[in-house]
Amino acid sequence: MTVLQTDGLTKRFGGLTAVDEVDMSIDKGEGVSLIGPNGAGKSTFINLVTRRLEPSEGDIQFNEQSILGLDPHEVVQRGMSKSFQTASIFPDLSVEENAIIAALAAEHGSFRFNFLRHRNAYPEVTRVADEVLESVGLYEQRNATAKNLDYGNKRRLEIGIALAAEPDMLLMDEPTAGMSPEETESTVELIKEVKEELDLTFLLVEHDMEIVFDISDRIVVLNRGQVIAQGTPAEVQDDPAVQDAYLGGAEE
Ligand SMILES: Nc1ncnc2c1ncn2[C@@H]1O[C@H](COP(=O)(O)OP(=O)(O)OP(=O)(O)O)[C@@H](O)[C@H]1O
Repeated sequence: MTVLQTDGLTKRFGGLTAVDEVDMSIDKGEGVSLIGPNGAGKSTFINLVTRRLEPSEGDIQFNEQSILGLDPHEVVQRGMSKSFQTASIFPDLSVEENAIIAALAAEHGSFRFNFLRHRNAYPEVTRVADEVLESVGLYEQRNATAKNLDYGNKRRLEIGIALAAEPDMLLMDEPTAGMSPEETESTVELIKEVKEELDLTFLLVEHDMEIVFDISDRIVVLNRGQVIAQGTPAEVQDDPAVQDAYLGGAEE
């Protein structure tokens, strides 16, 4: 099944075409990375897909339905979750409460202020929350207050919060930005683990090629808004057009 598909997706800012007729599709269970030199159009593409920017032309289908016309929160409700860039953790709540809120918010479509009091009425939600904490390695620490977690575990909790919504696709924008090499390694391992365990579909934007090559089933390369190459890590690595794009970018 195709989870995400764009057809002729285009975004112009005045005379500049930031995303230029991009056709991209992601199948269920596939981990795809979007790479390209600075200014290639990666952030613009993500903002189009999450409906934070209106396309100039083209269509976006999520779970085989067009999402043009939807608001960003409606896209989230349809099952597209974004991790890592927003501060999604409630610092004074426990690890488990954070996961429960995320699972409940997905279940009910919106945040309900008093729902922690009613959580026993939602055994299914607690089950999802605990499973997610298990898969990100935080189950043992489920009663800890979120703000007391160390940096690496906070990032684990952020992934857990994104996963608790049981997304059909997870978007990750530079998930390891600002991390130490050790934290980066453990986050990459974690993403690989949850991908395996949950058959996770993801779209990753990442500058660090080592991570991209390690983690991706497929890589799509953008340059000046256009897809100039795509394929497995090995195929993309050997593609002269990709090497040119990066060298060209470095010379500018
Ligand atoms: N709101 C905007 N108004 C005008 N131009 C924009 C806007 N957003 C992006 N651009 C331009 O569109 C092009 C693509 O930018 P974008 O940020 O999508 O690239 P990127 O691949 O994410 O780059 P980076 O890797 O540096 O984050 C750039 O030339 C940028 O200056």
